[in-house]
Amino acid sequence: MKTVIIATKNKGKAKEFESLFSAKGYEVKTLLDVPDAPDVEETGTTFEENAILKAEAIAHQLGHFVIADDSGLIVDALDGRPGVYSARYAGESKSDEANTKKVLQELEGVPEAERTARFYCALALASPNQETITVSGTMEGLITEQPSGTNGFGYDPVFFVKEQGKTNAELTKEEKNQISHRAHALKALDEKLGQFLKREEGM
Ligand SMILES: O=P(O)(O)OP(=O)(O)OP(=O)(O)OC[C@H]1O[C@@H](n2cnc3c(O)ncnc32)[C@H](O)[C@@H]1O
Ligand SMILES: [Mg+2]
Repeated sequence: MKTVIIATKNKGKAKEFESLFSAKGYEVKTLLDVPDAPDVEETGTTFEENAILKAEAIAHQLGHFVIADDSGLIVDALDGRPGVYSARYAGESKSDEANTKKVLQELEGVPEAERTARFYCALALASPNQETITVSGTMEGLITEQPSGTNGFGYDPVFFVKEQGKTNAELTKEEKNQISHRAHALKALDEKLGQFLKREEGM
């Protein structure tokens, strides 16, 4: 089976990539399988910049092509926060619960119509041999007043998807993987990935 390396240490992302890529006949490895993988500092001001930083650092370290994901939640009533700070919004402990709680607190008293938000995912495909490629995907929703559901990760329990009438954490993995920002980004990467791998094999 072909293997693709995803430069992430996030278990929730890893699970989603495993199921998204198994549908394409790829096995996924992540940095959770690489004990000495460095923590790449996410110093960029955009999701794309951070995805590139992570992908290029790990591709260089492993001497192999990799995909990195930088993603987050953009809340309109919070001027786009937590944005690129989504993972560490409530501090460096990177607690999903604390981050979610902080967003709910900041939105206290904000009416439903103004609780619009979107998830954004930038993917970077990098190799020691080729120019880095980036793509992105989004998913629209509303921030609920309380968490609901136990599937998924991060802000999923407070992210309500109108079309499904459920939060992301109430969707099955399969359902979320049809409509998520990550799935849309991966779709955009699809055509480019084939070309990239062909060039990679020729090198
Ligand atoms: O950098 P890596 O190692 O990939 O892992 P990370 O958790 O630090 O990932 P990011 O820097 O991209 O931060 C993204 C944060 O945005 C949130 N997030 C991203 N995608 C999400 C999703 O599908 N559902 C819920 N929350 C999501 C979640 O809290 C993540 O920690
Ligand atoms: Mg991160």
